[in-house]
Amino acid sequence: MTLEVAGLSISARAGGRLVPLVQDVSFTLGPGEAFGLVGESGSGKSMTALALLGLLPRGVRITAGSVRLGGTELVGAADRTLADLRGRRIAMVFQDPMASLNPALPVGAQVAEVLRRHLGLGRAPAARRAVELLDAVGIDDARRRAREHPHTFSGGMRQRAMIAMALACEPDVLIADEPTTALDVTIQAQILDLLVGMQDELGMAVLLVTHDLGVVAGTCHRLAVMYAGRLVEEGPVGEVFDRPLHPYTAALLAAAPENAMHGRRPQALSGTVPLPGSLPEGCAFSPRCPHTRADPCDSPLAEQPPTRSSRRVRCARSGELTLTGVSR
Ligand SMILES: Nc1ncnc2c1ncn2[C@@H]1O[C@H](COP(=O)(O)OP(=O)(O)OP(=O)(O)O)[C@@H](O)[C@H]1O
Repeated sequence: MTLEVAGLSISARAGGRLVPLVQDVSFTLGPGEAFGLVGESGSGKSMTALALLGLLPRGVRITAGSVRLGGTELVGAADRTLADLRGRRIAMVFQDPMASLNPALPVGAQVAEVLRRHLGLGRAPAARRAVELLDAVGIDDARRRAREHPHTFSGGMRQRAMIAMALACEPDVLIADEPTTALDVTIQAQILDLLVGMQDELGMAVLLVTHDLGVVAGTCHRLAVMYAGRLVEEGPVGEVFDRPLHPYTAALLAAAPENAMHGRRPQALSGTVPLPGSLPEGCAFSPRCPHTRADPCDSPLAEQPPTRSSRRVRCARSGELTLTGVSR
């Protein structure tokens, strides 16, 4: 089932006016595809992910665009329709599993509840299937652990339990927002391996939201880079890493710790993402960009035509720049 996001814009209401947080974001996630959404903190990744599920916080809303899942429009859909799709067709894993797990209920009962609600399984089959799922995501002694409460689980184990819950209904699309950021490096790698393995097995599409290009390198087929609420570049992971077309992508790659493996010292990216509501007139990255020229960078720019069918970039100078990437 394909997820198509077209012209998505999101704004927050602040002091009587609407402040744009995300502007004109479009991408397509095909069945079985792993797609990375990358950018620094504050670039709008989480808002984009939450909007896909109809879970934007209070005071934040979609102002334009469309989100279609297998042809069904989700923008403006009734709460009931969205609630039914969440969990069954499209599921989400967050950075902090405790925010999604109920501290008062045994973990197995929580997974079983999803199965009962969405698939209509009876009490005993749901409990059995919950244990199978906990086992499948690598929780040892799953039958016993299913009866325990989330606080007895380590961070990595809670994340596994949440993945089991997300996968319970074999969703077509899994949205994972910084699923490993809170975990230490070894556990991170285990959780990512688990996600990739499950994705292969179930043929699910995965949208992986992360600030970490290293995470995308090992897991995703394609990626989109987000800056100040807009997508600035999109393409297959290998191509983008080898030859980035946007200076922001090149800067993120140069800053990645993985550079050390290639004998290069990571180059920290100076400055921060501009705040919503105070974006510069032209390209939002231009104040931090080493390639900025008043003309054309100060004039409002539209999406550039793709250089190759699989690539998109939003940089007025991309045609004249040759940027350095990293080989994976
Ligand atoms: N509830 C809210 N109301 C208004 N603005 C918000 C709200 N939540 C976040 N924002 C703003 O929206 C912008 C985008 O935030 P978002 O969380 O999507 O970024 P992000 O790229 O996911 O960063 P992070 O990795 O830190 O979550 C930020 O400027 C943030 O301050």
